[in-house]
Amino acid sequence: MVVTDAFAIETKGLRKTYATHHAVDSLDLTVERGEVFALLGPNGAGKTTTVEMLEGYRKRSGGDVSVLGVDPQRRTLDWRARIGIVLQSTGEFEDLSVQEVVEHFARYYPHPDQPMKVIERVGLLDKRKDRARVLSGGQRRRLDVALGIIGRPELLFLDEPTTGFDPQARREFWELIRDLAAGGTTILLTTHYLDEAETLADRVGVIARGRLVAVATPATLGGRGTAAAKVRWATPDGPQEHDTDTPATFVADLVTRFGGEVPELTVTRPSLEDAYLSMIQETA
Ligand SMILES: Nc1ncnc2c1ncn2[C@@H]1O[C@H](COP(=O)(O)OP(=O)(O)OP(=O)(O)O)[C@@H](O)[C@H]1O
Repeated sequence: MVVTDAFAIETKGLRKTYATHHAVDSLDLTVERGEVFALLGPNGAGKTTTVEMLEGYRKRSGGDVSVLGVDPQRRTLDWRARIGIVLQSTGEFEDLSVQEVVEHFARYYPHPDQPMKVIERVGLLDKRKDRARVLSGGQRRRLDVALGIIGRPELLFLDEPTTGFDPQARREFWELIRDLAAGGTTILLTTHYLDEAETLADRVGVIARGRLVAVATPATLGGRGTAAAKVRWATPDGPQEHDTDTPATFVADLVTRFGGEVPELTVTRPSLEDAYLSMIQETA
């Protein structure tokens, strides 16, 4: 493959083999510039291995990779500065304050953001003087995110970014990601939270047993967009349900039949989780 920078990320036939185990197997993936792309897949599917090969932290066994136009195995400092990585906490800077850690990391980059601005963005302003060691799990993760974005990356890798966040922290984090995406940052994230993928991602890719089994928008994964809708309602005889491709027409008929409001009416289509789980079961 000729390495170009037409895409933020492009892989062709990417492979990683451990002894005889194919952890990543012939993976073809493209991520557009400015896109938010979520990699989904069960434990051990090969997500982290893939991401680490893209970051240049893990050597591939075969295939071609271009990340911002560069082969990650030939990475330069200049390339490295264009990429943000949110690592799992390293526990290296326990005795420094939040502010000191962020300021320390800012020095690694040629055009860093302002440390205080980043600390505020990740919601740690009131913790800026606290040592890293006293932060809670979720606060710690926010610090990891701060370190990932302090260099104002063009491309940000987030490996399970909101594990351990409380619901409010997750919502705030999602806002931050939307903000970064609106500013043109390309984002590749892995997550086990389907609602996170649905909220944030322009496209999702499902990895199972090292293979990319589907790539789609969250709304259309596994034929969700065109799947039959389930209409449920209540009658004096008990709950009723009906599957239909034309839910609006069906509901209109129900309204006529009831002469107005239909008790306990709901119309649902398969959730992203439904589509994902049936896809994973098919490949098991
Ligand atoms: N250094 C290694 N040596 C041998 N096997 C490894 C190594 N690292 C990962 N593997 C194996 O490769 C496979 C893919 O692992 P990987 O960590 O990429 O999965 P994942 O999709 O990120 O999983 P999770 O959702 O649990 O984080 C697993 O079967 C794992 O056991």
